[in-house]
Amino acid sequence: MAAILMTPPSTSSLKSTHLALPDAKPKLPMRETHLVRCIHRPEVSPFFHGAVGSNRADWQSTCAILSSKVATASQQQPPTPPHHGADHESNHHLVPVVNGHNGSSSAAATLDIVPAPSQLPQPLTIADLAPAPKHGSQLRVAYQGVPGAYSEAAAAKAYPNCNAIPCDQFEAAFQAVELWVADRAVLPVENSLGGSIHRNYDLLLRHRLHIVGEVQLPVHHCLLALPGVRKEQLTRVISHPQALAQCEHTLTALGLNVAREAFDDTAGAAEYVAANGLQNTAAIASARAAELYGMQVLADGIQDDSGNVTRFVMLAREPIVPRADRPFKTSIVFAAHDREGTSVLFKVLSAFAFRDIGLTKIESRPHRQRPIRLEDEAAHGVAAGTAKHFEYTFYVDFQASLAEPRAQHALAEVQEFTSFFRVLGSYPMDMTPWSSTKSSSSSESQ
Ligand SMILES: O=C(O)C(=O)C[C@]1(C(=O)O)C=C[C@@H](O)C=C1
Repeated sequence: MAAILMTPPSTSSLKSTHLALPDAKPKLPMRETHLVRCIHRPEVSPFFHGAVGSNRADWQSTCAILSSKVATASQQQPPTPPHHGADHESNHHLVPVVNGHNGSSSAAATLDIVPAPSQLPQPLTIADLAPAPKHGSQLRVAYQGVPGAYSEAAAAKAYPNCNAIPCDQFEAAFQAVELWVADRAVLPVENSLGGSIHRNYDLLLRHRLHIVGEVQLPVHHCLLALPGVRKEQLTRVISHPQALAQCEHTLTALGLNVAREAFDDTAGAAEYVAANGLQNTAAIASARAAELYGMQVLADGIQDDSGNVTRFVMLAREPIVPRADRPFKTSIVFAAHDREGTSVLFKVLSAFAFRDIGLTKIESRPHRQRPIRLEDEAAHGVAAGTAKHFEYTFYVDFQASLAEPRAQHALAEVQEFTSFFRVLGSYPMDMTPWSSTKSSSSSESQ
């Protein structure tokens, strides 16, 4: 079976992986956290089942190429010592930096994370295949940002007691799971004030991870400045674009009509102000970020609406088994079949409506392969030129489990109208009260 042939690098062998770290410089002098950095390589790992364009032959030749490169590299280079004095072998909370060589070829970049060769290929063990470590080792959960980011809190809510792994970009979090550096990723997809986080919708499609759960996190923003700084001294507020959007009106109401600048994540913005001693700059971030980076809270609860909630999805290499004994949600993505014309969305939505299945979210993104469709004037029967339509990929979340026949029938019908269709995941809904930080029903049922 193909699944058995898709042998991933084992987690145990990754522990002894030699990672090339020379280019990995922290963005800021103060940052001690080891981020997983994004590497540049083909869209999907050749290691995994279902990878784009992967089949047994592709996979075998890719492995042969990689192993020959690893052998050559290991003959040429002595092992590089870990950066920043980090002991990757002994400290499980320190995460090796997966380094993206600037402008490097994809093969060279991939080499960074290929385990050092042992004498012979190691046989897979049950532990390598287990979806989640149950005892002894902590689940490693990738998130985007640095400690103190809301995504870190979401990872902790989704997987209490996990080992949260900071990543510099969303893409790096996807790759960390695909390459077995992490077991799960927890990534934001939408906020009740700021709307959808489009980048993650696009990445869900480009990668082959499965949604195995969701968490909804109330987001309570603070305005942070260096100790002793007054509001009147500020000429700039920096934060994640979503956080800036969520606090737009409150900032104005506070008299802060100052420059607003985007930063990678909220906690990273706080860290930046602290590390550079910026008296004129405030950051929007969490109270935990204030504690971690020694910042003063100038204003508390500055989000424009007290019910500010961000929804995160939990991602894994394997799907979970859908159940029908608890509230489940299913996420799908599809593109319309040409022959269906503009009525396709109505037809798809009807498939759910007729079965009394509620939709919780619909999102459209430009169709990647064919963003524009030209419609000949003949179609209109007049010489009026060529109509240019934007083509979309639609993402729909509906309230039913894949285990339910009504959902299966609805999806069978949807596939009649679509040229492309994929189930992103069927997973338990987050039913925890927002005041609670403990996860219950949102946690994976495996
Ligand atoms: O910057 C952070 O702290 C994040 O975790 C990212 C993020 C996001 O991407 O929306 C998460 C939650 C908040 O909505 C603001 C920012």
